[in-house]
Amino acid sequence: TYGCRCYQPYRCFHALKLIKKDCLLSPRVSRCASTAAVPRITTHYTIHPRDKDKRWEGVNMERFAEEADVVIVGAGPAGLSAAIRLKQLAAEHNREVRVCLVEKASQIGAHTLSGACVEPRSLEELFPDWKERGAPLHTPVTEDKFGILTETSRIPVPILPGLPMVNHGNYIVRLGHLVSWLGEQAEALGVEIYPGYAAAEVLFHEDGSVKGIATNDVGIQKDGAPKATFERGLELHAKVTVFAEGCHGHLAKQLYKKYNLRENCQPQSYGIGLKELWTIDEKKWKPGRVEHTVGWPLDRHTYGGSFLYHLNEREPLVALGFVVGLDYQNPYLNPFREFQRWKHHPSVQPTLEGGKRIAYGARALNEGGIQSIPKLTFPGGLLIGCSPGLLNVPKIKGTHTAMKSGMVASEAIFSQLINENLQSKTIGLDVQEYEENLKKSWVWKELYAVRNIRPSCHTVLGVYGGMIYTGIFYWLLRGMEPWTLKHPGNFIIS
Ligand SMILES: Cc1cc2nc3c(=O)[nH]c(=O)nc-3n(C[C@H](O)[C@H](O)[C@H](O)COP(=O)(O)OP(=O)(O)OC[C@H]3O[C@@H](n4cnc5c(N)ncnc54)[C@H](O)[C@@H]3O)c2cc1C
Repeated sequence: TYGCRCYQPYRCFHALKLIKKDCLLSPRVSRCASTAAVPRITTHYTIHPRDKDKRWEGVNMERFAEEADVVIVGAGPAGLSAAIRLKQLAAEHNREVRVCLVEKASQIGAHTLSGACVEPRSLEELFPDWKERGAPLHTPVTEDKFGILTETSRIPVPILPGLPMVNHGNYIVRLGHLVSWLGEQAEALGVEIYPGYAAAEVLFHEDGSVKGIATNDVGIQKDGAPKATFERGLELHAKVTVFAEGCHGHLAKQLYKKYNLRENCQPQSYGIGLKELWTIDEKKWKPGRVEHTVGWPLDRHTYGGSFLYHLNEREPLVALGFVVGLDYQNPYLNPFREFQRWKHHPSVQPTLEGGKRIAYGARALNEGGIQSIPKLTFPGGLLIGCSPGLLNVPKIKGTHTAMKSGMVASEAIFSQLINENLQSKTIGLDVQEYEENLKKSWVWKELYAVRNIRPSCHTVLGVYGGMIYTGIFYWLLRGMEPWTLKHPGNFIIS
């Protein structure tokens, strides 16, 4: 594509400046310049320290600091539920608790991307009166379909009660709207929300415990030099910092290393979820219908499948998407292209014909399940939601588990905050009860029950082996089988 004559030119990430004899992929032909001298692909100060950069001499690097009781990073379902539960408990006990929440999206819910068919269990626990409060859950599931696709046809699969694919009792939602609504509830309870601020750095006390976070600096040129408008980020200090960044958060990755949190779990594995929102012809619109497929265009060794949900939002809307496990074996597979092919399947295309795509996005999902959950607590902080990987993989549902983990965390934090006899070894509080309590909750039971489904897709039968395993062992034993399968050939994304 760029003149690099290696075998996979479009895959070559080093093809901007080419010189002879330097191609990573094909040493016999031209090689990329990048191997000769590493180009400056980032100007970030973590890679190019500012104290060694003359352009930063004399720039005021002092940061303004705020003190809170609890700081939460990320306003997704997990972070917001944690914030709300803390404020609810404070109100019940007539205590003052300062809760600050930073969210990198410019508006709460703006970065949320999900199917989404949600289980309302956690919402019911958080706000038993959610209907009266006007939570945007307008579409109860009325029809559930599951099928295996071949290139030209669709084989219907019966959904037996108790299988992960059962969706009766769930709601099809626009998750961004639900998150935005949770944001309003949090604000009404007194949570201080800072949208548009990314937590860029974890701060530590001298005793090694987490002190809080710092938000990103602004006013920096592309080449890493300060602009005249340069402004330092803000420090937010807290007794406990809650990390609710979602899947593969960059601060969580630092914490894994610092506290060795992944010591006793399997490496995490990932999938990519692609999603689109369409307005379709009203005649084809079936509000409440949920459809899932596996099979074509993916081969049996590629984990993944599709979803298509008909929403009831005053206009004929459908949310559709495709999830592909990133452990696929064919290096030429392109998840986005597979999604496009799936849309042309004879059982899918008629729904979309005459319609219009109005939104789209993609996001990573954790697929490691309970085997890959790290230690959740450390001095001064803890991890909730999809950050540590609490997604129910075969259901592709993590909103309810994320919310519940936030609630359990807040209950444990609150009891430490009000404990006058508490003797903490570190300045940042180590809320170990959160992990203990989560392990006793329905979240852990649910994740444990489905733990073998994803790894069972790694036999010669591939995804169909997983379906057979689900039909026999999961359906009969509901996760009580006395073994736990490992993820074979697990790879690590650092
Ligand atoms: C394609 C797809 C389909 C899905 N379908 C369903 C479904 O049907 N049902 C279901 O229940 N679940 C579904 N999920 C999963 C669901 O979206 C997640 O489980 C859920 O959103 C997890 O919530 P969370 O709060 O942990 O993380 P997130 O929702 O990811 O929220 C994290 C938030 O933190 C913010 N953030 C991250 N880093 C920082 C930082 N450094 N500073 C400030 N803010 C930060 C992000 O902007 C984001 O708003 C799906 C996911 C995908 C990708």
